[in-house]
Amino acid sequence: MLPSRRVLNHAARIRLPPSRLLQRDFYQLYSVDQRRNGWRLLRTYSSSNLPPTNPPQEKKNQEQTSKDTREQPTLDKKETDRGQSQNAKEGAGRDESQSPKQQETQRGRTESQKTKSSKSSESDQNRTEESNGFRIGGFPGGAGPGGGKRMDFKMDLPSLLTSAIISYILYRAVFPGENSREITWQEFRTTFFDKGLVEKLTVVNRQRVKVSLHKEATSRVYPDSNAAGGSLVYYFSIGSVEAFEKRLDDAQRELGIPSSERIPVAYTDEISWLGTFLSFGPTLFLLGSIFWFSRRASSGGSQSGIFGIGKSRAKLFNHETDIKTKFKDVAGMDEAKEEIMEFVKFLQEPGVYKKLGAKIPRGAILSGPPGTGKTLLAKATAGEAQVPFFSVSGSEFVEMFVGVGPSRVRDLFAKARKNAPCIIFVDEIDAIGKSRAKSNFGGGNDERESTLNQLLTEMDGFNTSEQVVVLAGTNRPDVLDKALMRPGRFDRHIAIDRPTMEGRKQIFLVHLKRIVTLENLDELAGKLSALTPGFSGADIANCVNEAALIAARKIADSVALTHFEQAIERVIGGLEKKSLVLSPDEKKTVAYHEAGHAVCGWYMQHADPLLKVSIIPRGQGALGYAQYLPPGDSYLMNVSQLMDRMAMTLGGRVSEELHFDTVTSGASDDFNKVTRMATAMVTKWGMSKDVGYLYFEEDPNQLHKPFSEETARKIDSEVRRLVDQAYQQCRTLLTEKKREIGLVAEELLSKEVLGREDMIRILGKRPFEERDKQFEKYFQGKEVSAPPPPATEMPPEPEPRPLST
Ligand SMILES: Nc1ncnc2c1ncn2[C@@H]1O[C@H](COP(=O)(O)OP(=O)(O)OP(=O)(O)O)[C@@H](O)[C@H]1O
Repeated sequence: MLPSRRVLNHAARIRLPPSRLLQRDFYQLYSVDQRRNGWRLLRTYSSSNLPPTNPPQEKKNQEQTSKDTREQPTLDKKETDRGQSQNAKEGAGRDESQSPKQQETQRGRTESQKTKSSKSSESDQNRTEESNGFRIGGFPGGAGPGGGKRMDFKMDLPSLLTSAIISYILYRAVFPGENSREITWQEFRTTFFDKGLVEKLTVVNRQRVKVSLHKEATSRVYPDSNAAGGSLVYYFSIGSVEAFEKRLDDAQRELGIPSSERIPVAYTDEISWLGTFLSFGPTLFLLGSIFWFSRRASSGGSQSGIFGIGKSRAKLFNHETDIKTKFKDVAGMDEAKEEIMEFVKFLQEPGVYKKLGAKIPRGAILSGPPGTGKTLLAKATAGEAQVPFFSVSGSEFVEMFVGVGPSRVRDLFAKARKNAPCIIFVDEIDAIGKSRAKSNFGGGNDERESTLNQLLTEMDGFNTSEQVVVLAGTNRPDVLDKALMRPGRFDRHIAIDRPTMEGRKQIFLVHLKRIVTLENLDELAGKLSALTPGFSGADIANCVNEAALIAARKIADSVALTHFEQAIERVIGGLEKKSLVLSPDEKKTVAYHEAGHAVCGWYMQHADPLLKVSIIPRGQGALGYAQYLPPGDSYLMNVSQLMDRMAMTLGGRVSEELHFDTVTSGASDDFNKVTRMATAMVTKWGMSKDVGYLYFEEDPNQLHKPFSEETARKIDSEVRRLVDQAYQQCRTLLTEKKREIGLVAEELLSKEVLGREDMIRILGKRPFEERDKQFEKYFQGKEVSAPPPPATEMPPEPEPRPLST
């Protein structure tokens, strides 16, 4: 490769043959060299910031050069121009960012004989730099020295290789080989054929003819051309082979070439590798995509992807790094902790048990409503015992492929044995552990059953020396297969209920420690626990976090009680719907409806007294809500309480009847609740003399009712009687207190929200002693807002609990 000055001089020195064609050929040759050279110069310049020198040229050559330069990519042109202008300044304009020493070195390099080697070493250096960080670009952008930003692109090796290959393919597609040149038949004749330089012709793919030249003769005639060296191949296109042969024959005859010396013609078929590659393109693309997707899927975890389908999806938590949960983080379930402590001791000191010949329980089922801390307790057990913890959900065993479930169970236990001592926690075990007797109507799920069987087998398969404890969580212990619960498998059944008031306080304390608040923690936790009956641990965690978010939104320095109150309202009632604007008439109806509930609650001895009533729409479709003083943790309800509660629930509709000419659809949810309560009283709680002390299960899948037609009629009439009785009770009270309803409703219309203090101001103190002493303790005489009850507008209906089991 030659530096530009030498190429240009060289081009200027050659004696051009008379033929115009040849001139163009050489210009073309020169042009190619120049293009190459320009590229090299660009690299040289960009690597050393040394502009190329512009040699003196003949006018013709100058024209040609400028033409070639126009053909070059813009960047090359810019660089060449810049090189010229900089050269005119005799090096004064060399990049100022370069140190004098570097400039000196560069100058020396350009002028010395070692130009080539120094450039290659420079480009080596460049390459090394690129391969280290793959820095691409970095050209000075502006015209002035150093006048531009350097752009650094980081690329990894595969991307670089791919882009290099694609660029090369595209380049070759656009320039099908810089060492081949297409000529016309006339050019072929005048330049080569008539001069006797043609050695052989090869017809390629019946479309074009490749010209092979006599090297020696060509170099004699064209001493400075690349064509003689064989590095440049000429070819011309033909219409048809027959026409070409005839033309060639005619030409040879014309020149008087004897038939024995005629130019040999060969025929070949060449396959274009680009065409071949492109024809395989779609297939390669498809295979590549499959490979890539499979790699991507499996990169999410070694068990994913099509080949890992039978592998367990259990997540392994390392006790040293991942499990930070300890028993102190689990509040309000002391009995459950005590039960599970035994497993911790077994994992820590198995010898104590073995010495006495005691068999260690294999596992425990933790059952309870959602969010009560079953997973947390299992994690804390692993954290206390300092052992690895495998966590998996029951549903992860179930796949659409047969045999996957059992295979995953096997894999999970195999892994657990390798990591023993450890704990396996299967959440939502009912997904696989459902009773086989109750399997689906019309067939059942064989896959689920075989998964369960495998689980039973694996649990049986432990020997006493294997310290693998299996804990399982479920919200539905009643549907579990009996085989799971037998001794030797899940020997222990630990029920975790929603926390009591004291439990809630402890849980609040655990979570309050994580946020910034200036309140007295103990008192705050007490107040919040009084306001949140029925909350699970997860609800409490959510509520504390929500309060912190509200405080942050208000740019407060610390989380205050009001933030907690808003958070509780939000957790239970949902977001305030500020966008929902009611018409004045609708608003009035809602106000009188809610006032009806409120007055009932205030004057009925066994109903829950009102705490807050609002006509701001909230949550899903509730136009207003009334919130009652939580009755604390009540587990039993008597008939009077139930009747008062039903009457209070009907208070909204009765108030509408008393104050308006017509009634609205707003009470349908109240009727739903009243009907459910009355039905439960009759069919489950033995509170109807006519139906008697019977219990009828409500099962929507049951095709036949478990009672006779006559009993059905009795149930209907008893339910109706109870509801009518509640209605009468409510109507009597509200007719008497019609004025009070008006007062509350009007105040509500003007203020939108009324608190307990407002109610005391309007109606006077409630004529009964408050049932909830705990609440009184925390909120004596103070106005507070407390959570609205869920969508039911009432505290959650307590589950009927047997007095003894
Ligand atoms: N007793 C508790 N003490 C402290 N935090 C608790 C307690 N119970 C629940 N939480 C909080 O609630 C979150 C959710 O609890 P967890 O996932 O253990 O509930 P779960 O009973 O397993 O629920 P699910 O049945 O829906 O799986 C916990 O991460 C924790 O922040």
